[in-house]
Amino acid sequence: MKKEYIVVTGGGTGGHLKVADAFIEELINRDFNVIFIGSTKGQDKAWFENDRRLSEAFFLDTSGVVNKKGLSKILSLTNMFSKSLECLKIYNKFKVKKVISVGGFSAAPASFAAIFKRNCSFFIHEQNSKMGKLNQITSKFARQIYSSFLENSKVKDYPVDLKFFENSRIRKEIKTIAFFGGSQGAIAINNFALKVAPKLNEMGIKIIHQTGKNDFERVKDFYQQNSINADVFDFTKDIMSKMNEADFCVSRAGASTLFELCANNLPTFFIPFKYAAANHQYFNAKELFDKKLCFLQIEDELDENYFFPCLNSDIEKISTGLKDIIKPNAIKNIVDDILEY
Ligand SMILES: CC(=O)N[C@H]1[C@@H](OP(=O)(O)OP(=O)(O)OC[C@H]2O[C@@H](n3ccc(=O)[nH]c3=O)[C@H](O)[C@@H]2O)O[C@H](CO)[C@@H](O)[C@@H]1O
Repeated sequence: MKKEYIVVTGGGTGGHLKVADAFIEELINRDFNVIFIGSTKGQDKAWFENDRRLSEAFFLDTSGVVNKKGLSKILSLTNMFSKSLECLKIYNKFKVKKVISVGGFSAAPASFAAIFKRNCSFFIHEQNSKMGKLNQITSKFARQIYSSFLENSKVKDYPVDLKFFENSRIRKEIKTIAFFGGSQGAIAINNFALKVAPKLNEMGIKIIHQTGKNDFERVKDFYQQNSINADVFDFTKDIMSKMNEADFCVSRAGASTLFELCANNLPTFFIPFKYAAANHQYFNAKELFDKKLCFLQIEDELDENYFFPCLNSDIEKISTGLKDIIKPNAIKNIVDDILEY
């Protein structure tokens, strides 16, 4: 007989959805029925619409409330309320007693419904160094909040796929550099890559470059026109192989990417997305930077004269130091803890 139904909610970007995916996989492996509740906006449907592991997937027509004003804020709030009622119906139908949120506006209706419902335990995984707006409101009602950045979190390790650990290696010299823009790509990183690429090419360093969909053609054309041999792609399902091939990385500091890089022991030069809420990407990387385990430069101050000397630093020491930042099995430990309630 199948076990109870557990709801996983949240999404919007790849960073949130990757953690949702880790929860889904772990719960399915333990023979639970899993229901995903996300939004019609963002990337939720692309990740989970046809996911056969799920017992049910609901995509509600919701949008962010935080940045809205006046009438449009009232309309969004009213919509949120009615979608929360929809979630309550789902909980009652499937006798849901546990709801896990990974944050993002997609998580709002299902989180509020979990708080309203009696005999329902609500859990949060916060990925970032600064708590998102929704989590700030709902965390007061959560049974537990798990976060790699919270001192009192019961599990401090980040849910990273085991394959990043299994394929980790200590880097000693730089033969290949990867540029990663996060799940949507980053024009600032693309521009920086194109600026430093000719010199990297001269130095005999191979380039791997994830561009994001919108900027793919421009970046690919540049490499072609300048006869630079680079592995250019907009998005890949197998980022691990690309990471593993690289000896150094230039990346946004989204939480999932950051901890995957740590798990893989890949020394990284972080360029945080400056518009991330409360500048959380900068603070995600800052902890590593303070431990001298990464390089960090803000987008507006990007400077090749700072970047190139970084390539001559003690890569092996950084790569080895990253081993202590994250241990495997975070998702197992979090789910073990959740199931105790
Ligand atoms: C612009 C923005 O607000 N970004 C947020 C978003 O980032 P974003 O969605 O970019 O999130 P992350 O960097 O955390 O994760 C991206 C995920 O996509 C994967 N990937 C990426 C490229 C690719 O080609 N293939 C692939 O599989 C990465 O391996 C990673 O697992 O969520 C993160 C987690 O809450 C936040 O820290 C970020 O600040």
